[in-house]
Amino acid sequence: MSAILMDGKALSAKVRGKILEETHRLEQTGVRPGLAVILVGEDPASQVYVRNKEKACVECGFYSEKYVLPAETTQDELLGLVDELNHNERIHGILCQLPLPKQISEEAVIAAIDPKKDVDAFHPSNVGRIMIGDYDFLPCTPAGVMELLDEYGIDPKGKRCVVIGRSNIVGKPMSMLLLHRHGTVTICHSRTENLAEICREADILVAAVGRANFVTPDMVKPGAAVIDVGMNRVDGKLCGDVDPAVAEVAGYMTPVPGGVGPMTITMLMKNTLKAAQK
Ligand SMILES: Nc1nc2c(c(=O)[nH]1)N[C@@H](CN(C=O)c1ccc(C(=O)N[C@@H](CCC(=O)O)C(=O)O)cc1)CN2
Repeated sequence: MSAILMDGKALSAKVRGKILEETHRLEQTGVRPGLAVILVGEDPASQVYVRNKEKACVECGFYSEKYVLPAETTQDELLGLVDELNHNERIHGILCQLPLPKQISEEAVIAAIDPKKDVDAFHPSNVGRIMIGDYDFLPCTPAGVMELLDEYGIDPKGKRCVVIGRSNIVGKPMSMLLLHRHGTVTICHSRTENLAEICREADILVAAVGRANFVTPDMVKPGAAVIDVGMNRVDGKLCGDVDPAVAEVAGYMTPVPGGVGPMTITMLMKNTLKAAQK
């Protein structure tokens, strides 16, 4: 068997086209979606992601502002900028690229963003709203995974779903979105016993571990949909959390690059459009 590759690049292009149409419609009412992106420090991967977010804004017809701050920026300085942006009427969405330098508390910065402009959906009030299923914004990576599943006709309803990883950004919200769609969800992590056995039960397996090639073919049920959220660099080369050999067992699989990554940025655009429409 060779898995069908779930093309996040193609789906992104399609969704961004629809967002551009919506942007034009919104502009008729005098509103142009605006996104502010803050980057602190010089992490090379973050620089790439921020550049890609700027490009996505252009593709979607958005107004954007980029703030690049030095690595030694203090928390108060960053909070000051967030406060300014909270009050800037041209800006509907604010995001601070993670990770932040050690002297800055990510929690404090996230909590300072106006929840109505929190297009990453990381603010505690937005996280709480996702838990109860009454939300405006979905976190971008899990939302991108759900769009990919829908595009390929993979319905979580009644299916065994296993998420490896319990981060606030991916693992926890991912589990919640699958649960909202009536999946039977198990969250696994570094202390999980019999991990391979649990993974082998999954019809939908999401790997968000942060370890290159962690999911091997023996951990996958034949025909399963395997979603790779990993973004690891090994000898300068980008690779996911899923061993490419899994393609011989899985029914569907997301590639890295070109799978979930591009969808993450497209979902950010979708959230920004929604913030502007509100
Ligand atoms: N404020 C945020 N910080 C971070 C987030 C986030 O959603 N909000 N997620 C990640 C990084 N990230 C977005 O910011 C992100 C990672 C990867 C990609 C992507 O398109 N990857 C490409 C490959 C790109 C490359 O060559 O390096 C792919 O998979 O095809 C997009 C966004 C942590 N920080």
